[in-house]
Amino acid sequence: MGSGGTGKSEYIPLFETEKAKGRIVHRLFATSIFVGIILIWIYRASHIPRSQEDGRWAWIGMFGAEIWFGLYWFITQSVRWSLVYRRTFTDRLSRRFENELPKVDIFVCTADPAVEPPIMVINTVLSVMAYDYPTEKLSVYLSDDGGSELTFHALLEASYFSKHWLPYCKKYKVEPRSPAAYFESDPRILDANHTKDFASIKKLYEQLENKVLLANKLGQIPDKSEHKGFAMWDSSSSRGNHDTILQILVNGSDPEARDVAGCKLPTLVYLAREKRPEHFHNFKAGAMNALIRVSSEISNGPVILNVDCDMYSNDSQSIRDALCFLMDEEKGHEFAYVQFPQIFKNITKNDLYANSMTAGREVEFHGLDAFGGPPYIGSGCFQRREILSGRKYSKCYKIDLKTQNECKMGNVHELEERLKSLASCTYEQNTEWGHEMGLKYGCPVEDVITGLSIQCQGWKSVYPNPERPAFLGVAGTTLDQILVQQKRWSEGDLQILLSKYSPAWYGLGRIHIGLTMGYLIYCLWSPNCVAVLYYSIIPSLHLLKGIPLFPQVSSVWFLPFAYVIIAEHIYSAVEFLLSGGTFLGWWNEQRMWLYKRTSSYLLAFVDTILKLLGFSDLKFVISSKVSDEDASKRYGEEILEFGTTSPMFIIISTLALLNLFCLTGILMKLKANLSLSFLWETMALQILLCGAFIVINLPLFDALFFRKDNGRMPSSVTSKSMMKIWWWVVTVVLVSSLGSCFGIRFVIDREECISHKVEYGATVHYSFVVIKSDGSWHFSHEGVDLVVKGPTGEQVHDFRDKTSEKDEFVAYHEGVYKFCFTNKSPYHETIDFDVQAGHFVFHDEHAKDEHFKPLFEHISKLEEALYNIQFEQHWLEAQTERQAIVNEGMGKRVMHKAMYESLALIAASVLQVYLLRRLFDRKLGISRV
Ligand SMILES: O=c1ccn([C@@H]2O[C@H](COP(=O)(O)OP(=O)(O)O[C@H]3O[C@H](CO)[C@@H](O)[C@H](O)[C@H]3O)[C@@H](O)[C@H]2O)c(=O)[nH]1
Ligand SMILES: [Mn+2]
Repeated sequence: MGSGGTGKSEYIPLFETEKAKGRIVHRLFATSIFVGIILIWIYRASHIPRSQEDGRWAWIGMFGAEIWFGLYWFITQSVRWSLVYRRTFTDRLSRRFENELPKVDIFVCTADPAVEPPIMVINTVLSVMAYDYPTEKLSVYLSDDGGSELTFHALLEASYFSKHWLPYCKKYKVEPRSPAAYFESDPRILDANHTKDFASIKKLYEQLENKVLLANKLGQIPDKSEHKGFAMWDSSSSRGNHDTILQILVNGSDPEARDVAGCKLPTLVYLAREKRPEHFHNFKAGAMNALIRVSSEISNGPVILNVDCDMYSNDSQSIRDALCFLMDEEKGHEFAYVQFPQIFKNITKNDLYANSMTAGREVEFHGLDAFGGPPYIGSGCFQRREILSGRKYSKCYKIDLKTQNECKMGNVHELEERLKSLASCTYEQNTEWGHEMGLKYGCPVEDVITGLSIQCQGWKSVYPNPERPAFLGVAGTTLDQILVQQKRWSEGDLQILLSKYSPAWYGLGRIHIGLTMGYLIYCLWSPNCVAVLYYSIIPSLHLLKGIPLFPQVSSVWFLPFAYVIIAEHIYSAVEFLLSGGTFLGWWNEQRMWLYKRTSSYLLAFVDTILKLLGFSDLKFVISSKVSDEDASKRYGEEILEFGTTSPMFIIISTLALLNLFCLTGILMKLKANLSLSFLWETMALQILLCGAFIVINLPLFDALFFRKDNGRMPSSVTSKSMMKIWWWVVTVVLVSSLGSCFGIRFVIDREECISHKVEYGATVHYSFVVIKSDGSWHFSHEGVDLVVKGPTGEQVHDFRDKTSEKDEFVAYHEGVYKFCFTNKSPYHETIDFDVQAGHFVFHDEHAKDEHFKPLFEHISKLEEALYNIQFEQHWLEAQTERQAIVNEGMGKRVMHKAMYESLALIAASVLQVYLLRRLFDRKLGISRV
């Protein structure tokens, strides 16, 4: 390829596209997984338990979940089918178009000075003002939905500072051009002159920073002479109730607007659109649309860059990179927008909260790019103004970016007054804004739905992912922030699926089928919760009940399960590592995968349904970009941050505890009447699933029981989760296990002794009921005698002439206790006897680590409650039976038996409630450490 001429015949592209290699191997692998999935489905369909068998419905549910997982896996293959990578040639761009470069308008959005500190906002603004681009063609607009004078003040100060900062950046080719990030980066100093300039610019920045931080701290501004808009505020004005404030801080067309080196400054505009309580403002979409209109009258750049206030420009060449796509003569006119990845600066080594969305950034978006381009994800996106404003696609129409449109600004003050109406609350009434024009309204992910609608018109988009990140943002640093953000996204994406622009039907035929599937991955995020919740609850509960839901280890059907599970996990780990992650990072991502799906997605799913029914409004919780010192320290140490009471935490804790409970439950049974090899053979996958659940939740258990810092799980969450478990246990496990007897039943002639080995300190519960007398219709009313003796022969209890009794004692000696029954009647009697001991006492006092004690205490309390309940149930049942037999004699057996049984059931349930209530009352005290 030569350089030079621009003639059609020797067209030299401004960018090149490279296809990923090795896709054939991947496709073969994917096919093998698919075969595995089909086999799993076949197994499920052909092994459904018959209607009398245990676990039939659970099985059918498993089948449903696996159909979902399989289909979902299938759509995720679309974005892995073929990947493309883009490379730009900015040198060619300069050679060809340096004098015809289009104007670029940059929109920065902010919404709340408390969670988006003004100092961060102006660093972003300064970084984009300092792009390596002709300044007279650059305009920067700050939309302040927070209507904050602090933000305004900071911006004004930044505009003064920019007169020094911009020439400094250009002189020393500084990167990055956000001053805060630059000074933090320990910059390289070139020579003595640079040392001097560096010192003075650093001092200036520190002064700026001090001023802004001080104003923030005091909540007021020393000098308000330039604050025209805010000067109009009266006592009724507030951030949610004020007139449009539009102020052109730097007027690029003013010959006087120059930096200290004499170069022109980019235009800088502050806009706080009108806000009134009675008018819904449509969040960021509303702000963007106001910006589109206002800017069209000021600079009207044909290219718009949108960044969030926390995403500073990390590469001064990015505009040129983007223009390489948009200005390419051959393919450029197809592209509506250029979306850079969202990369975050504050990610810890192992990316505790999976903020990087590594697979999405390094794989999926490249896959989408092969099918028509990535979605618009809000920040770091270069758009063509015409298309964003609603221009329809047509093959023959080419937007010529080179055409220069000159805007005469005239008197700035008059202009400001005239344009204010463009940002008023009522301007959009009876217009297509928010529908056919501008960003779409009514969806919490205004960006994605807007991008999709643009792609559905026939436009493409493109995804450059340069080595040096083009933008760097601030990711959430607490679990709550992330889960709330994920809820907004998954809710928004699900709404897209149900909207007019649904990729599933509207998109069909309009966009590539691969792109449709790609969008579906995100649109179906939230419905995922159903299958994942099912998988994290049902198999574990059935493990506890002893009902297998997977094939036995020795069965051939075990193989497809093992293959799919192992291969997919290895695949995702390898993909993650190849995308630059660490192994621990992958592990953290698995945890987040679970937490998002079981909490954020669930709430999003429920909220969407409520919204469909008209019960819920559109919300937008702005992600906080700040956190307190303590919490940031823990974030740096990669310690999960809870600290707040959130319904999401209750859900994830409940699930974790439930699994812990199920696994310990089955292991306890192991001692009693179950062999390990048998358990493993029949329930290996359930054990592994439950075990994996526990292992991945270890940090959560730590936060629930052991941690003492402020980031631990609040005790109210702990106790609420316990209450949830209680509910599960009562309704699912116990009710279903009603009727299973633990005691023994024997017929006694004269005397009968039962021995039971008891450990020191154990509480022994025992009970007996004389069920019936042998042979005749005679029914003994005298009962039997019971003497309980300890290992040394001492008498513990002595009962005479009882038909039923229930008692307990604490074993002060270790050894064999004897329960001796004496029957004085001439008839044989059937006795139902039950004894429970030592199940819930952890003797291991030398389990030194005091951290484990509370956990064991919790488990053993829970267990104790369980056994108590089972014990009580047994007793009640035996009583019922006795009554039934008494009644038999009266000939009303059937009716009465039924009646007594239901009474016993109710009594048992009441008892359960009582016992567990008591248990948790005690627990509340314990967990408040
Ligand atoms: O009423 C509002 C609410 C938010 N914003 C701005 O919107 C941006 C995004 O808000 P943020 O809370 O940071 O949300 P994120 O989830 O981090 O943002 C991602 O997801 C959003 C959609 O949910 C997109 O709008 C963003 O561009 C995208 O980066 C920020 O600059 C806000 O200042 C407004 O201008 N007005
Ligand atoms: Mn953000």
